[in-house]
Amino acid sequence: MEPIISARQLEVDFDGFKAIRGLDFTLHPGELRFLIGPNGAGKTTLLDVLCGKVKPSKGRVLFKGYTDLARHQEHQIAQLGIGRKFQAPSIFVTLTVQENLLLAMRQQRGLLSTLVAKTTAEQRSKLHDYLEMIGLTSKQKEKAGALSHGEKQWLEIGMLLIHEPELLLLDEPAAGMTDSETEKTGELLHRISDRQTVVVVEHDMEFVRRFAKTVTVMHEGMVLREGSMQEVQRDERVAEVYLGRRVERHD
Ligand SMILES: Nc1ncnc2c1ncn2[C@@H]1O[C@H](COP(=O)(O)OP(=O)(O)OP(=O)(O)O)[C@@H](O)[C@H]1O
Repeated sequence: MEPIISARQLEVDFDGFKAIRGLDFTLHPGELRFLIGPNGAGKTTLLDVLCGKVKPSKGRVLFKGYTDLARHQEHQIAQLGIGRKFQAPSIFVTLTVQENLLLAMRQQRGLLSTLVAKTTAEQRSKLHDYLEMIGLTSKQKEKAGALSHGEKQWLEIGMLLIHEPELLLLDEPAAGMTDSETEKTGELLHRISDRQTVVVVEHDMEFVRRFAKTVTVMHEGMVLREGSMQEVQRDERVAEVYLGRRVERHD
């Protein structure tokens, strides 16, 4: 299967400081990949490269085998089918949940026309599906500003999903959530990965343990280890850099 992302010898240079140094990273369609690693490992920078916010100084990053992302601007990359969610929600708090989703659905048109335009049967059905998916059907008529923190995050994820991106990039999607919201977010990620490819930067190891299929551990701008959470946890180098200590050996 053709990888959806294939990065080779990637390098990102911030005024002489290499945040990414010679990184190789491959992602296949339908994966739910968690990126972990200590602070400053380069996780966010990698997402920034994938969405076009940051340009690599060296190397190549191909989308679906042929599109070189380094040659495209952020808005073009969004149109190609890569959606990025940042930590702070950017929903319209005075609009209802439903209106926010409709707005996202018709974003290509002007703001005024998007609100007054009639919804087609197809759009209504799409709206219904995405409300179900993000678990906000019963809240669709509520103002987005009245939602809980977790619900706001799900709404924003819904607003990204409605564009049907092939690849979704999420930065700490469960940060600040209650235990029950965190659980629902993990389940949502699994539902999304049934249809789309998802990359999640995450610090909450409990969340990663519970929901990750494959984990990529980054360290100093490179990939240190890749595998299941069990494999990664057993790796001595990971324990050393990630937990900042040497694993005691008893042999
Ligand atoms: N715009 C920038 N200019 C200069 N240095 C930067 C810039 N962005 C990131 N860095 C540096 O690059 C390194 C990698 O940062 P990055 O945010 O990608 O790490 P991270 O793994 O996401 O860390 P964290 O888990 O703390 O968010 C850090 O040392 C950071 O200070």
